[in-house]
Amino acid sequence: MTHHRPADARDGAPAGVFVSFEGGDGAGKSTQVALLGHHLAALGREVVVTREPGGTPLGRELRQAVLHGEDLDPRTEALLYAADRAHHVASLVRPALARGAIVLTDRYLDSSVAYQGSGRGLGAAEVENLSLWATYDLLPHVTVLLDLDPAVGLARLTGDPDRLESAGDAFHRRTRRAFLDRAAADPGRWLVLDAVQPADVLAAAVRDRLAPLLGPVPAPGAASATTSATTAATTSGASTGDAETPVGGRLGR
Ligand SMILES: Nc1ncnc2c1ncn2[C@@H]1O[C@H](COP(=O)(O)OP(=O)(O)O)[C@@H](O)[C@H]1O
Ligand SMILES: Cc1cn([C@H]2C[C@H](O)[C@@H](COP(=O)(O)OP(=O)(O)O)O2)c(=O)[nH]c1=O
Repeated sequence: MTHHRPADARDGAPAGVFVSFEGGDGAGKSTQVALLGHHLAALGREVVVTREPGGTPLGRELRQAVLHGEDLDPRTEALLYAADRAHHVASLVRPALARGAIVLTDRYLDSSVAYQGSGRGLGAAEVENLSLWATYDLLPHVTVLLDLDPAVGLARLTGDPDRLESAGDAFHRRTRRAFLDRAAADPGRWLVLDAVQPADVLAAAVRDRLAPLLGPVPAPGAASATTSATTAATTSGASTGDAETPVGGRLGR
């Protein structure tokens, strides 16, 4: 793959902003997505908050299968994440970007590269190419890496571990390394934050990084998208439960 089409280069449509959050389990991704979603919605922007796996109705079925279903061999696992991503991008992310929305996703393609490519040992290039094929090369404008010792992240979580959370220390150390290496190779896209910092400090750093991308704030009373069905309805009471089923691609957790 020689070039990656940026998020706003397809169809000549009005360009939104696509932001992904990455990192280990318990690093604080959903907390930061919710904080940023609230901030941007308060500014009058249309914000779509979503996640992988499970940002769509089909995706929620795939999420259940891949995290809580029968044992899967690594290629099956990689293909299920890629199928979730393909449908998520085609049915939710690209239409939102075409409307000019800001799309915040809790995990995206880099999770596959780190978890399946490095953690499962399938190879970063193959797994990246699979996801690029699945999404017609859609990459985020900005990817925030919440970097944390995996033991600290896993200790933050409550509830029964899913298949990936149960994958072992060495697996999680490989995924952390893969995220850091990927970020170092493409500093223009990535913002790497030390996720031991308090949530409000991290949120401020994310806002600072995004500010130049967001353009002017809509005038008061302008037809902003705050009434749209896809406007963020995030809450800061983050939950990692799988039982919640966000509606219409929103993730309110
Ligand atoms: N910066 C932080 N410092 C300490 N605890 C945090 C921080 N951010 C989130 N948490 C807590 O850690 C747990 C996991 O956070 P969450 O945002 O769900 O992580 P993730 O989505 O990466 O799995 C939650 O209980 C959350 O309240
Ligand atoms: C998107 C994605 C997630 N995953 C894994 C990482 C997580 O362990 C699991 C579920 O993601 P997630 O719900 O984000 O878990 P958490 O909130 O605990 O971080 O799926 C992959 O292995 N590959 C992928 O492409």
